[in-house]
Amino acid sequence: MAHRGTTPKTAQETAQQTSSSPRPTPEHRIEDYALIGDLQTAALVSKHGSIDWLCFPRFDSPACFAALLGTEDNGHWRIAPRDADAVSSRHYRGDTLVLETEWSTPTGSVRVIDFMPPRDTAPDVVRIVEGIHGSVEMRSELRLRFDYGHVVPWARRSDGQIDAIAGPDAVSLRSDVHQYGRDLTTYGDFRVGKGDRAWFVLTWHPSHHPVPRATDAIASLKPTEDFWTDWIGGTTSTTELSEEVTRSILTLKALTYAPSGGIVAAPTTSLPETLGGSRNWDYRYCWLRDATMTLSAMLRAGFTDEAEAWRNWLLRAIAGSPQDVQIMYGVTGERRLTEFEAGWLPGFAGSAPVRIGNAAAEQLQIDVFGEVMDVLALAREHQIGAIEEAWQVQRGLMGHLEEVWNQPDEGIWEVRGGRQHFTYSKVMAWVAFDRAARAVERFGLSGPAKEWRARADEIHKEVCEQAYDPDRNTFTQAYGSKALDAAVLLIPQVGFLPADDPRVVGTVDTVQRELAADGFVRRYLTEHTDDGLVGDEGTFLICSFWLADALAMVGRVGEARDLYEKLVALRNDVGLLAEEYDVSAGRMLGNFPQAFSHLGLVNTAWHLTTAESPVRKSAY
Ligand SMILES: OC[C@H]1O[C@H](O[C@H]2O[C@H](CO)[C@@H](O)[C@H](O)[C@H]2O)[C@H](O)[C@@H](O)[C@@H]1O
Repeated sequence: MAHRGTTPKTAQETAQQTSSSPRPTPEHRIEDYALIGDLQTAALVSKHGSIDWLCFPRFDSPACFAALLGTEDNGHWRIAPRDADAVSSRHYRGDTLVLETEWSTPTGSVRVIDFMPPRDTAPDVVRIVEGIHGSVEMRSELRLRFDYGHVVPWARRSDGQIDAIAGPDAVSLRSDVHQYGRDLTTYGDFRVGKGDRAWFVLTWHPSHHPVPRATDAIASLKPTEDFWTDWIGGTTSTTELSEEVTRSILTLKALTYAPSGGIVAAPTTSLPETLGGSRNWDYRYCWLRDATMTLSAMLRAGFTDEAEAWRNWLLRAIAGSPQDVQIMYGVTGERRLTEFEAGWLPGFAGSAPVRIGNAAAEQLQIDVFGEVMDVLALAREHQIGAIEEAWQVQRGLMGHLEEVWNQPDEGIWEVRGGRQHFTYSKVMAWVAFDRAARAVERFGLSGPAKEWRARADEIHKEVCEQAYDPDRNTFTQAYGSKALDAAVLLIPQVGFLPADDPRVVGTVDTVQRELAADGFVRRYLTEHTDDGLVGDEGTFLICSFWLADALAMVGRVGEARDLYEKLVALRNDVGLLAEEYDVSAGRMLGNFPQAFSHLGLVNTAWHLTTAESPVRKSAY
């Protein structure tokens, strides 16, 4: 049992918002964070013991802790030793999303266990503190700031719990540690000796609903662990998954919105692509591209239920006129994702603006047709049901693609500098027509296979004529352009050309030579591609995984393995990757953790296994 702290004079938090924390704000590093989640939303916990990002009740809801994109006054919840020199280390408990942070101090050590139980009615964050040895003075510091870090709630104590309310949001804190209010912050001071345990549960509910029943913190730990362990144990893969693949798959699963099957690209907004820069975007939405690639990775790793759930999400999201199909949606299929700037948030390490919503939702990105047709073909091969229903939707999409495939678009990188005839978009239009024709030829589905095949051939010819630079023996970013683009590394992977085609071999060499920095790959050079944005960006991790895939496919397996190992080594202490990596600063950049990077890791591991084991070659 934890020892209680001093009794407060009042539970009402009424003072100034200028409260300073007992410790200086540590330097912000993206890799300092770990992820916990309940398959509807997620939180980021820093190695300093602070939850600095949490959106209740969904991934894309307004954050009640937004210190990640500002200061502690934008909302955070830290539980840590009061000794500012305490040292932490952390890990997930086995193959779960239950995080353990262990703290050592001169007087003793404690562990803090953080998790979000799989949701029943209300979302909870549970934090359990356990004494390991000696005795440690601890503090819980809870600063709730609704609506992305600027609305200070009205907080009151009732029956020993703290209830905070403002506008549509209400949050209750229950704990066996006494809580007191000061400076618009709720504190709990306690001492933990060996074998002692203290617990905290933070629960959200709509402010017009009654406070939900209390979750038993201690009792919810085991079912949460079992949930994750059982889920990862359900793989149908006959090959044992490595530690890094397992962690990546768990992370991808944590990015799925279980009620609908939607998959978000990342749980954060506006983690910068350059420190101090303005390339800051909201990734808490479902891109058809990112989700289809995630599913291919999951299917390869032996997880099929998510593919079925997402396919059903897709059928609902894009239902209606095919010409209204969007490249991204909200987690239950919302179409209006209006982008705005949250001017009150200074941004991660001063990287402004912080953006909420994403204007890319209104872009034309032709590659998504190919990605959707490709993953649905893969789903068919895995005998995922409702094939006919899906096929009707696919035919609608193909009808629309017939109208738009030859238009310039914003492309895979969602440029804001004007449309072009992007090579990757055209290659993926070829994929769409090819997979459609194959569905008829191989699976007996109905459709104009001959016309689709003819269109695929026409696009293939056009790409080879207009997107290939014979002087440099490379495919380029767009028709007639000299700029390079890492996306063309996917040409052999999607079957557009065989890996031993000299144009593919040349492209791999050129990309490696011109887009790599310290072995990692940029998606393009910002000085050669007008993306409509200012500033530079880091190397893109998925592009680096694509280079490893391409190297393996062209037979340079040793180099591919080396690059894979180098990428795996970039993961933070709990196995997570952001979108980008800054080679000169040696730190991660961009939203975190990012589905793209983790699915890239899973796919490259799979390519390497296939390339290194001739027995498995035929399995693909
Ligand atoms: O580079 C500008 C664009 O950056 C973001 O897009 C990137 O993230 C997407 C989600 O992972 C991914 O699908 C896309 O390929 C990436 O370029 C941002 O979402 C865009 O609004 C922005 O224009």
